[in-house]
Amino acid sequence: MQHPPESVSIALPDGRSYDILIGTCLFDAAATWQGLPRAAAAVIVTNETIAPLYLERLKRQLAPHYERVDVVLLPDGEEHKNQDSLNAIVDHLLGQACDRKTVLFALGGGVIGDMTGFAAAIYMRGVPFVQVPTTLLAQVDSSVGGKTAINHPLGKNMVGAFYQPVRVVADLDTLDTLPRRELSAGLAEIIKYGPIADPAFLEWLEANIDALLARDKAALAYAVKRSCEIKADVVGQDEREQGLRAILNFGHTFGHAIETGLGYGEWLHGEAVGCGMVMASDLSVRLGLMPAEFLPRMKRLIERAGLPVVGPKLGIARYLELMQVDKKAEGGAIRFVVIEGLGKAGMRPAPDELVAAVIEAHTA
Ligand SMILES: NC(=O)c1ccc[n+]([C@@H]2O[C@H](COP(=O)([O-])OP(=O)(O)OC[C@H]3O[C@@H](n4cnc5c(N)ncnc54)[C@H](O)[C@@H]3O)[C@@H](O)[C@H]2O)c1
Ligand SMILES: O=C(O)C(=O)C[C@@H](O)[C@H](O)[C@H](O)COP(=O)(O)O
Ligand SMILES: [Zn+2]
Repeated sequence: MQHPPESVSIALPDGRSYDILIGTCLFDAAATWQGLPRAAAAVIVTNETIAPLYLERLKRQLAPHYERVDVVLLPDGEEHKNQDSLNAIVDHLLGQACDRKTVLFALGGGVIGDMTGFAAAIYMRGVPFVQVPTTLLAQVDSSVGGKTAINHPLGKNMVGAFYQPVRVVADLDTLDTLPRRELSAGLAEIIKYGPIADPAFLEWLEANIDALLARDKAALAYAVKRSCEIKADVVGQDEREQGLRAILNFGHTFGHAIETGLGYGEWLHGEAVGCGMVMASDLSVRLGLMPAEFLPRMKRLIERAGLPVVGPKLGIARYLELMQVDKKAEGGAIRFVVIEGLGKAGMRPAPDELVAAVIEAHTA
């Protein structure tokens, strides 16, 4: 079934804004690519898995608008979200004498999106870029809001910038080719929006998680749109994470510790966030902010989404050490995003003993 494009607009300070286009058949529609900044060159950044699937189609659409459409092909994987890949993009831009009007297109998941956005932010101090997310996770989260980064061996997304795209094109048809494990990873970031912002959406997810796993297009269209609306609203109020935006980090303090602790790539980001949300839900209960039923409710939904709910046994000391590197930590004190009532999140420190008990309860 075809889903006519819908558009969610993100409104930022100083009158800046951009559209997130969501629908089926977006890729091959000429209108999708109209009205973008024009330049001598467009540069598509993608990887070796996505290129055979979607590169030619994107090139065909861009060809009428740019004198040249270049491609930077990167290796696939979270372990390549690093300085080497960033250098490869910048080397190409300089090597091909790309000027400051050059438009970058991030064709892929969150890894490609985060790195392309960061390259766009730093090349000649900023060139425009378009997010073309092809994973569920990227369509509901990473392509929206302008967090761009690469990983560092000592911490996740530790080198980056806030830099917004000029448009997001989320074609739901690209989800047809997504491996099942990646679909589940995307569901983690969708589930996140329920407890932090929208209890009715949490209930909707409980009723529709099987339809999402079956890739029902109507269910996907609703979930992507609602997720983008919630994220756009939060980012519109706090673009540079001075406060409120941190709620989008629910489950991420534990989750990033898992990703960094295991070495990037072993667990998917969404898997680590899923398990991290179980831990953060338990912490919310132990802090007396949520009733005991909240933990099994979240755990059940995360499990039904095909995500792990038991974390790796890195050791409590190691978890604590890794979490101190979190960007939300202040003066070495870790601050956790907790649920303070369904649809309401906040950020708090927690006693080490409580955090240790949470880790003990959800690792094996
Ligand atoms: N900037 C943000 O706000 C933000 C938000 C959430 C996550 N992230 C980051 O996003 C990254 C995770 O993104 P992800 O889950 O998209 O992972 P990913 O980018 O690694 O993509 C997942 C896998 O799917 C493949 N793939 C992509 N599209 C496909 C398609 N349509 N069909 C078949 N295969 C396809 C990719 O090649 C890759 O192997 C992490 O680095 C995370 O830190 C950033
Ligand atoms: O957009 C945000 O803000 C988020 O926190 C979204 C997260 O899903 C994403 O993983 C983000 O990159 C994590 O934030 P970070 O600042 O810890 O890198
Ligand atoms: Zn995330």
